[in-house]
Amino acid sequence: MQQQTPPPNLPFLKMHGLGNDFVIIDSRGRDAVVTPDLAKAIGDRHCGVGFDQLAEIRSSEAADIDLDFWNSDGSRAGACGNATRCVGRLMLDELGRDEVTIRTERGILIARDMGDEVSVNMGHPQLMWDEVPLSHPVDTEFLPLEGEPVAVGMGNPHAVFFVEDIKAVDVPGWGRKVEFDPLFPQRTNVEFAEIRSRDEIRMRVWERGTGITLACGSGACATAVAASLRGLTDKKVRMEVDGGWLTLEWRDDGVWMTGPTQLVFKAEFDTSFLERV
Ligand SMILES: N[C@@H](CCC[C@H](N)C(=O)O)C(=O)O
Repeated sequence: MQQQTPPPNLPFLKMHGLGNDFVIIDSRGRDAVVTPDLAKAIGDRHCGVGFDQLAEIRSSEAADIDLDFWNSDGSRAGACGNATRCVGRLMLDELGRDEVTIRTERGILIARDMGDEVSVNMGHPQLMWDEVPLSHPVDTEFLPLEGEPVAVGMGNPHAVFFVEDIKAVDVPGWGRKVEFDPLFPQRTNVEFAEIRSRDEIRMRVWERGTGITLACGSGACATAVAASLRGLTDKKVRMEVDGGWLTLEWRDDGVWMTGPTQLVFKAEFDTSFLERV
């Protein structure tokens, strides 16, 4: 990918989906400007803006836009469901359509206007060990780790643990340990899920490269898939995360996720901040 120095007073937007918060930079019509160092500097909640993920919009030949994701530690993420819904909302409004296409590392995703909410088809889950990816062949439905999580790829890796009482789970302690387990060569996102009924799940997440977040869209998709694979729920569920509610449906054409989005503010970076990175 071609990269250029950010222009002076680079504009950006702050959005969130259920408290999963994002800085969005629109680089359409120029080369990408985000580097690992810039993502880290902007992601600093004290000296930068702070975000769970940074999304950079770029011109696309294959879809309405291309979209790249960065975690707050400066690492890249192949998928980010909630940022895709947020940017989907921007594009739906800008183009005045009820459906837009967004190309991510995951492939071309569809975002659909649902009135107050946005739905995204996050694609088919990746259920083979090398697709997740894992470091060696194992049964992805019962990983050989304490708690036997399910491994699901959604364009990024997830390990989903089913627990009796989510309030009793040490999410940062357990999450960090699993994120760095050698079974996951690219590290992993970690979800803890309590099944409330065949159509309702409570989920908390530890995100790779970021830590605890109030919601994780790809993690919600992975959790819905894992619960259905284990026969614990139907294919359509409501999921309560720390920041609110999502609806997930595993259909023949992929996993659809629906929920709210919010634009918080539009601003620009001071040039002196950009120059110090
Ligand atoms: N918040 C996201 C997931 C972000 C990416 C993740 N931390 C990773 O490194 O894979 C979502 O809404 O999906």
